[in-house]
Amino acid sequence: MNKARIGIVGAGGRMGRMLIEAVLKDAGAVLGAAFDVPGSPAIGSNAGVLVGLPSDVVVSDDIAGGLAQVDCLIDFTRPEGTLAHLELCRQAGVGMVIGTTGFDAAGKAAIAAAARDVPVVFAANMSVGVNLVFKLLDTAARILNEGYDVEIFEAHHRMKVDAPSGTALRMGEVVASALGRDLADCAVYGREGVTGERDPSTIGFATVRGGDIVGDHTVMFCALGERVEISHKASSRVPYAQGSLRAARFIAGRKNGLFDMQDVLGLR
Ligand SMILES: NC(=O)C1=CN([C@@H]2O[C@H](COP(=O)(O)OP(=O)(O)OC[C@H]3O[C@@H](n4cnc5c(N)ncnc54)[C@H](O)[C@@H]3O)[C@@H](O)[C@H]2O)C=CC1
Ligand SMILES: O=C(O)C1=N[C@H](C(=O)O)C[C@H](O)C1
Repeated sequence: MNKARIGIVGAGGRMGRMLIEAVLKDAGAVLGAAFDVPGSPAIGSNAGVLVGLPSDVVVSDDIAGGLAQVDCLIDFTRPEGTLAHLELCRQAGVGMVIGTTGFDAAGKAAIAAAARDVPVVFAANMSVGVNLVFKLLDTAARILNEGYDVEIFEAHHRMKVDAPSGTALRMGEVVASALGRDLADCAVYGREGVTGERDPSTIGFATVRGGDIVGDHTVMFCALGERVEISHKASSRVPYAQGSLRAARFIAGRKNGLFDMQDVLGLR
């Protein structure tokens, strides 16, 4: 069996280094190429040295040139970078696993359009645990569909640049959809001052940033007399990297299509 040749972009980042390590340790995959932005300290480094493992791949900023070495590009960078990489992958016929968060509606539409030509897995959270939580939230919201206020809390490390997290937003979408609401119409992002009483149709978000918190998410269903909380806490980025490799295997051999981790994990 041919090993999947994986490319990683954002190689010098927290997820990039975690992914390099995961690929180098995976018997079914090879690291085909590693990329980062021009000016990144990772450029010119041996990718293995970044994670303390042997490798002959050098981190490059020539993504267009390097795509010939890969079957799937895994991208955990920033929305503007991901969209540029997506166009290169589309031209080269290379599938993508996109973990980047913080896209606006136009960015999401661009991903959906590119997926008509190449296979793409796009998910705000690649961990099995969080994807189970999405299912639990759908069930909880359908049962707790009257008299329960929905509030979503998330906490991440001080380096995170987008808020609320992509995962928290997805949790909000899952709950809103189960309740027959549109998140765009009912989300409340933070509260300050004299807010008035809570509107029961809203879904509230609260964000904490600090230190090295890997990723905490809690959805609260609060009624008079009881409260249900569904939580996930990440203590390592390994589940995100392992999920990404599962996603890369999932799109191998597919011609095109837009998928998420519910598809990859068979949770639909
Ligand atoms: N879907 C999931 O399971 C997860 C998603 N993420 C998301 O992945 C993204 C990256 O997270 P981290 O690795 O913690 O960030 P990081 O800041 O540690 O790494 C980002 C990497 O992308 C590169 N980069 C920055 N701007 C770029 C651009 N315009 N074009 C190309 N490359 C660029 C940086 O040089 C760096 O190597 C974030 O959007 C984060 O929310 C993070 C963890 C899990
Ligand atoms: O930036 C991070 O670290 C994370 N980002 C993703 C998100 O925005 O949901 C996933 C995970 O929570 C870690």
